[in-house]
Amino acid sequence: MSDTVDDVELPYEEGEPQQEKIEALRERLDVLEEQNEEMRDELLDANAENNKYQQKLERLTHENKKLKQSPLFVATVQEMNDRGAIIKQHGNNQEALTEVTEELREDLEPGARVAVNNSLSIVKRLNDEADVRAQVMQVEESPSVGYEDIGGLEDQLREVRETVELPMENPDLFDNVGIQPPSGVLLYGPPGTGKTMMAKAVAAQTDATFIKMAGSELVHKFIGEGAKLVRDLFQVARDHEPAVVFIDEIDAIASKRTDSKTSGDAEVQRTMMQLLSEMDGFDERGDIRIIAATNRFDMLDRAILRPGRFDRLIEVPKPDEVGRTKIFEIHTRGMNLADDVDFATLARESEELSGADVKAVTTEAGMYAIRDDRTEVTMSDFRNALEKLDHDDEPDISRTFA
Ligand SMILES: Nc1ncnc2c1ncn2[C@@H]1O[C@H](COP(=O)(O)OP(=O)(O)OP(=O)(O)O)[C@@H](O)[C@H]1O
Repeated sequence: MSDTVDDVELPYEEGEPQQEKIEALRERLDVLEEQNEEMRDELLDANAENNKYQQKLERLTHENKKLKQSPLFVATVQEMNDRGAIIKQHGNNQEALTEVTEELREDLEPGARVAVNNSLSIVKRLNDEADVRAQVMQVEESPSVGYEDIGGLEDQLREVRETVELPMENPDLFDNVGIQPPSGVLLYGPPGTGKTMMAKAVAAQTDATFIKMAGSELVHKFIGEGAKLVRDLFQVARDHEPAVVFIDEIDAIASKRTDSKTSGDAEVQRTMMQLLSEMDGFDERGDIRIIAATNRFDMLDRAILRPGRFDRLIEVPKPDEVGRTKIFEIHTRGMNLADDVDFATLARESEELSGADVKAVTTEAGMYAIRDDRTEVTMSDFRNALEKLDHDDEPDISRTFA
């Protein structure tokens, strides 16, 4: 089509009579009007179509968001073919052929870990296993916690050292007498009482790698992978011998069986079975020791407490007055204290506090001095800190422990 009127080819010859020229122009005008009408109709149709697609897009985006929000299961791609991907779901090992979108197809290859929804459609590709491991396991070559950093808990520490440290440092002692050293130690008691510290200190003492895994992360964050991660945990321990494996919140994987048969429970069961079988199949004299911890001893499945598994159960209570005095001393080692600070008195006034609470009081006392522009921390700073902790709106978890 031409852009300017000058370019338009006229529907008549120059020499034609005026009347015929007018007629020809009128005819041309009719045709153009008709074409214009048609084009307007087409434009309207296109607009309507556009609206329809826009709505569809919104619906799909919403659907997509919903799919990503509902619980997803983990699977591994076994094979890619023209019809889609063959995936194997973790946990139940169920295999399925599922369609994949063109976008996802580029991102997938056999061995890739994917998240699938209830109808086993792939929703997204997941990070590599190494990343997951790193998120669930904390590996410390030789932690910087010593026995001298732990206040009170002398009896507990002696028992932990006997069961964990002795077999690692003097395996011959057990060989000579002909007994198997206890394989695992279970520490139980309120939060913040030094369970993790003890496990770290014993790893440091024996120059062992400290490998920590939290039970709750295992079952809540990585659905379908619990059993595999437990297997990985022990493999990492074997690769890092000597090692102390610390399983925190073991109640999350080893709680009493509930009656409900939800898939979540089945998953937890599988994780626990894997843990039991790893512990049973363990070479007791290997350089790997297991320490587990729980705040909910009452919830534990008895299976985990059978001899040969965690056969030393050690209660780690809140510190008594003497223990609190020591913990105050430990956590103020680097502090600039005024002469009036008296830990025995503070310990008397801080009944019911856990080790972690005492530590919090020392930090808070330091904050009072800073706010006051002082470099020396006084007895009244500690008293203020104690009072603040007492009245804090935040519920103190260690005190809600039944
Ligand atoms: N007996 C203690 N001596 C010195 N410090 C302690 C003691 N108990 C707790 N703490 C302090 O509290 C912090 C938390 O303690 P820790 O992580 O060992 O507690 P936990 O019993 O493992 O708690 P949770 O059950 O919450 O994991 C420690 O890093 C330490 O600073």
